[in-house]
Amino acid sequence: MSSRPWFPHSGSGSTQPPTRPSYRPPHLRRLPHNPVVDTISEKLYELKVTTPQEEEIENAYSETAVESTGTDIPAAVASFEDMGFCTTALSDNIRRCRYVRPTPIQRHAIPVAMAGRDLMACAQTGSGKTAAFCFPIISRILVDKPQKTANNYNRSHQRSALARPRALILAPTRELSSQIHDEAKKFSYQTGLKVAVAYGGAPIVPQLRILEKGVDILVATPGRLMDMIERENVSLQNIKYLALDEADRMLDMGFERQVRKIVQQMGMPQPGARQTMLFSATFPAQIQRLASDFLTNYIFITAGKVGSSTNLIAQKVEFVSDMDKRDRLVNLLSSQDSPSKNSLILVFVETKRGADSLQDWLSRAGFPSTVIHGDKLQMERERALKSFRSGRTPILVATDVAARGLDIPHVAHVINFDLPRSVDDYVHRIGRTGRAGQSGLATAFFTKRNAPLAKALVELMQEANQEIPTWLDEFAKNSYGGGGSSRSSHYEGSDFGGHDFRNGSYGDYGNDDYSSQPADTAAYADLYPAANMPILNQAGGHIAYNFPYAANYPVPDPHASSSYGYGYNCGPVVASGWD
Ligand SMILES: Nc1ncnc2c1ncn2[C@@H]1O[C@H](COP(=O)(O)OP(=O)(O)OP(=O)(O)O)[C@@H](O)[C@H]1O
Repeated sequence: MSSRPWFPHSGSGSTQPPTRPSYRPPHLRRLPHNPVVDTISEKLYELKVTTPQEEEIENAYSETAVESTGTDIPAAVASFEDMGFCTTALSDNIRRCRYVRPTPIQRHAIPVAMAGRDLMACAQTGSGKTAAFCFPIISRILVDKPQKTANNYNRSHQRSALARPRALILAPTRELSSQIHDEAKKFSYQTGLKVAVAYGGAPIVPQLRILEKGVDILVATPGRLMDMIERENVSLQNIKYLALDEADRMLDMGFERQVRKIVQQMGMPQPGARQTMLFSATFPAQIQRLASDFLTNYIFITAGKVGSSTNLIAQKVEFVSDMDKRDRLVNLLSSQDSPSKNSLILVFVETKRGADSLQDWLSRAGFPSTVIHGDKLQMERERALKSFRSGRTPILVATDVAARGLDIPHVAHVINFDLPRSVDDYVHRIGRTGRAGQSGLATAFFTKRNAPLAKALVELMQEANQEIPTWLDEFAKNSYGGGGSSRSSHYEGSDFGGHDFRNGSYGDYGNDDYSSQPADTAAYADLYPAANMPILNQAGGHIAYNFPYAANYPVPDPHASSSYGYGYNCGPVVASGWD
């Protein structure tokens, strides 16, 4: 739905194969403000749209338990009409999106945000979190007084203008930023608000040219935003609304230092003077603790169990040897309805090299496929996603760069060719299917090397009422920390996987997506009680542990996601302590 063409400015929704000879980032494509074009686009949208039916949404989420904690919690609201949005334009856009009824997280989070309260919200993948933060931002900005400068920028600097957005939405990957940008533009269509995007991998100057025209809502990846702030192209002084999508990832070790700097040291108003909203499908308690620095008197909402997958996804786990994986994949791809436009298949692998190699092999075996990972040029990444979305290549081989947030209609099957290290990453990966009330299938290839994940996987599958193979149960019982909850214990620092992370190809958030900053020591406060924290220096592929107690503590892997030595998710968080 994020890509449907009623909104003429959306750059990522074309169903055409990528035949364009020269690359232009989505936000630079022609933006016709032509009422005739708009009407035609809207008609096309009416014809083409295949949104989930109201009953599907209703059935899918009717049993979702929602828990809110905090003080003076605004009551949930059951319909968009009663949310108190200040403009009919927003309501019209919601209608155009064919959102008939709010999802549970929207019912609970939107009233909280509309009341101006800070918010930490955790809801299952595909359950509509983007709208839950976009709608209140749009509505509340419109109620605020207009900014003094006509276009909320000023030319105080000769070389370029200083943009002063009023809302900032941070996201971890370029593709997700671009998707949120498209969504926010759709939602604010004809409201007069200006929405812009800034992410790395694309030339900065064209992005600045857009910002110079004024921006109300800026969607950005941290790296590119910092660049712009440091170059004095963007000021955060006017930020009144801050949203962190995939907030646990944004405060994970790869990003925390940058995000903290942006939020606390670059002129943004302090908590209390701005409204802050954090959203994710997973929220480890340690990350909640870090995040609480950004919030004031906030309300904590969970829709469904924290970090659990949705019951809409049927999960299967197969025991295979590394050598048999490819054969097994081919069997899988051949045994079901052939991958097609309406039945896309997403295959996750661990490394960039592995992704290239598997995609090449699949293509040669006659399976139309494409590949996305952090070493690809941005142009190639966008092209791959388009080709996948359109069904031209209905198989996408991907690293974790595609694991979070991407909303691609018709992904019917997610295959974890390589399982991730953390169950949180597994939750996000499989969450690319089974979205907005639709059902989906997820298959994982489990090898001996995945033993440390067994316990967490079993817990997760049990929570989602999935059938657990006996052999997996055995692995869970015999694996690390048997008997305890592996979702609150660690398996990092073990001999898991035998990966050498100095090769730089382990884990993948790519260039600007995932900051190459050394691990932020503050994130380890719990695990490393000593004041001296580990400094992981990857220069030249050499790892240095500048930490006197390194021998005594498990060493976190800066490439592995959620790879705190102390665990990645505390399971169904009872929303106390950090709420
Ligand atoms: N109220 C609604 N009615 C129908 N569809 C909706 C509604 N809200 C959102 N959607 C659709 O549901 C899909 C998933 O929404 P979204 O991408 O915001 O999920 P999410 O919770 O952010 O997922 P993730 O955790 O993977 O980032 C989108 O296609 C969106 O357009």
